[in-house]
Amino acid sequence: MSERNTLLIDNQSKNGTSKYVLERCASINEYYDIAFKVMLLGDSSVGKTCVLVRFKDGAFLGGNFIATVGIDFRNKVVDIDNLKVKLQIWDTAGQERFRSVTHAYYRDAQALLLLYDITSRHSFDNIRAWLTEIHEYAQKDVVIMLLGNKADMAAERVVKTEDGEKLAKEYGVPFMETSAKTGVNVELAFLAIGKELKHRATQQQNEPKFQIHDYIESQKHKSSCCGLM
Ligand SMILES: Nc1nc2c(ncn2[C@@H]2O[C@H](COP(=O)(O)OP(=O)(O)OP(=O)(O)O)[C@@H](O)[C@H]2O)c(=O)[nH]1
Repeated sequence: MSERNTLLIDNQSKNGTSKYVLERCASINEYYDIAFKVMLLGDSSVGKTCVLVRFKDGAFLGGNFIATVGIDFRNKVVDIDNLKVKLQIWDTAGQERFRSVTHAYYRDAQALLLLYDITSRHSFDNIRAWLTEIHEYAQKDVVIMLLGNKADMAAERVVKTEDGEKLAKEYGVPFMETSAKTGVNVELAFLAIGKELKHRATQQQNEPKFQIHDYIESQKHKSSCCGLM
């Protein structure tokens, strides 16, 4: 099977630094049982592309920062409770000028990972504005998770973990700090989202509801206790 995604070109970009070409064809030979769309949102440079690349390829995109132009997606199939779950993950441009382009994609997303950078107070302060946009453009029952990225940059930290936790609690969304550089919590974030979506889609009436907050806390504890952080 082949999948094609048509990407949006930035007509104003003349310096050739775009991460993406106009069209990409990807051969998808992987079998899956169920598929979900997940979107990455947040200010420019918070690390959305790097988090996606870390999850998809297990690598870190260091070096010069190249801003995303428009929108792109990558697929990853993960095993969740004996089901093959395909996550189609949309990486959006954080820059303001692409906002109207990305709004068009909100409606299709079943989950949104909303990122800020723990070394940027501005990116954290903008989270409320992002949540307002989400409430305006996304599905009512969309799953939202807040991520404080660049957790490896302890010396430059300006947003406390407690501030992230407090904001997430206020909006009733799960929260964790991640690092695309070291990989901390990146897989856990996507797996928790995948589990929540899979449970929503397949849950039987007599089955207990999946508790994403409890799952995250138990897995965070597991990874810290076993030296996987
Ligand atoms: N130390 C560290 N640097 C990171 C991390 N994640 C991203 N970066 C760096 O931050 C810069 C921006 O990362 P991107 O992933 O391109 O940011 P983005 O959110 O996709 O930006 P836009 O495409 O403009 O929306 C790059 O220079 C990355 O190398 C991280 O977890 N730790």
